[in-house]
Formats: sequence, C-alpha cells, structure tokens
Amino acid sequence: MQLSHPGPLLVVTAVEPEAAAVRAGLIDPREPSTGTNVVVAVAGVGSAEAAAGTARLLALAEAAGRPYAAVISAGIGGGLPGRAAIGDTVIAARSVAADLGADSPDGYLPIERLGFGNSTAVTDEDLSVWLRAALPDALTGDVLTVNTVTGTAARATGLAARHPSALAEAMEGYGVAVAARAAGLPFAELRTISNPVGPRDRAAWNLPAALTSLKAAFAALPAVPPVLAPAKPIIE
Ligand SMILES: O=C(O)c1cccc(C(=O)CC[C@H]2O[C@@H](n3cnc4c(=O)[nH]cnc43)[C@H](O)[C@@H]2O)c1
Repeated sequence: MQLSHPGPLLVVTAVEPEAAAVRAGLIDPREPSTGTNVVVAVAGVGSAEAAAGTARLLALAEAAGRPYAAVISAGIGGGLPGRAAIGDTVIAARSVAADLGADSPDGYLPIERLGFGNSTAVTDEDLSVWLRAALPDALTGDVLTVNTVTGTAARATGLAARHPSALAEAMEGYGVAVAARAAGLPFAELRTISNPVGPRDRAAWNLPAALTSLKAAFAALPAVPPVLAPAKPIIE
C-alpha cells in the first residue's frame, strides 16, 4: 500500500515583489519546513499572461509526474470604495472577468449574454474555507479581473453597481482560474489592497501596506491546506 503524494500548492503572482512578499510570509523561522509544499511563481501582469504562465507550469509539472494539487492567484489589488480599504486582505468568493463581453448602446453585455461561456470562476470551497479560517479578519467577496485598471470615478461607480458583491479589482485572477479549471485543480484568489478603485492617482497607491499585508496573510497560513493532505490511501 502506498500513500498518494498530494503534490504542492502553486501560488501565482503577477510581479516579483508580490512573489517575494508571499515567500517571506511562508518562511517561518519557528517551523523551517513551512512552505516546502508550496511553489511561488511569477506569471506576469494581466489575465492572458496569468493564464498562459499558469497553464504552462501546470502542464510541465503534470508531464514530469509531479502535478500540483491546487492553485492560488495572489497579489495586490484595488479596493472598491467603501468595500475594501488599503491594507485589507480579500479572499475571493468568485473571480469575475468584469470586462469580458461587449459594449452596447444599452450598456455592457457580459460574455454569457453573447453565448460564449462564463465570466465567473467560483473558487474552491475547501481552499477558501482554509484561507478564511487562517485569516479571520480578511474580507470575503468577489474579486473582479479587469484588462484595464479603473481610472475614472464613472467606471468605478459602474463596476460597483454591476457587481454588488465585488470588493476589489485586479488583473489576473480569472486567467489563473481558467488554467486551474483546465487542469481540473481547485482554485482560490487572495488580494491585499494597495489603492482605491477610482480616478487614476498613482500617488495614492500604498504598495508597502499591501505587500506587508500579503506577507502577513501567507505567514498566517498553516503549512498544508486540507485539499493537499492525503485524504485516503491509494492501494496499488
Ligand atoms: O512597483 C512596485 O514596487 C510594485 C510592487 C508590487 C506590485 C506592483 C504592481 O504594479 C502590480 C500590478 C498588479 O497590481 C494589481 N492591481 C493593483 N491595483 C489594481 C487596481 O486598482 N486595478 C487593477 N489591478 C490592480 C494587478 O493585478 C496588477 O497585476 C508594483
């Protein structure tokens, strides 16, 4: 009888400073083994880079006979005004492609209305429960994936109205989710807030606050999420 190997957790970020914050959080001096079952990778900014980079990592690992067990999209994000503030941590209930659709004189039409699929990726229940248990102060709600960072009050208001359950926007979650779904793997998204969603003001971005929260979030996670633990022995 052999135990199945659960495989590592893959954490995908857009840029290196986000990956560094995640890695710094995972390294716990009291428990040096923490993090050994987690791989942190940088896939680039935007949904396309995120999807392609994640899919390649998943496929290579599978081909090498060491498949990943689950995928988390992690990084900083913008907080919708009144819903998530700078430094907050947001666990996605759903990762929603908020500009995947068509514009029309009657307003925005999501991809569902065009008959071409689904703009919403529901995150894995077990992974999300694990994240929420470790991060009791985190907010839970939808995280929007956008191709264009919101830069006007009008767009921020429109997004908030169209997505009443959304707390934040970022640029990668949905892409990572699509790659995880293609590989049949559980997916979750975690964002820490660096800036308000609204009129473009780069000076209002507080990267240190968001990266500190990102590090703290991963430092608070227990070593192995239940989805990665061997659930039952495989008899060979
Ligand atoms: O310049 C740096 O030191 C630095 C450190 C960490 C991250 C960055 C980025 O520019 C990350 C881009 C990344 O951030 C997400 N993001 C953050 N705020 C928003 C937003 O309001 N709307 C959409 N995306 C946002 C996004 O996922 C980007 O990939 C720089």
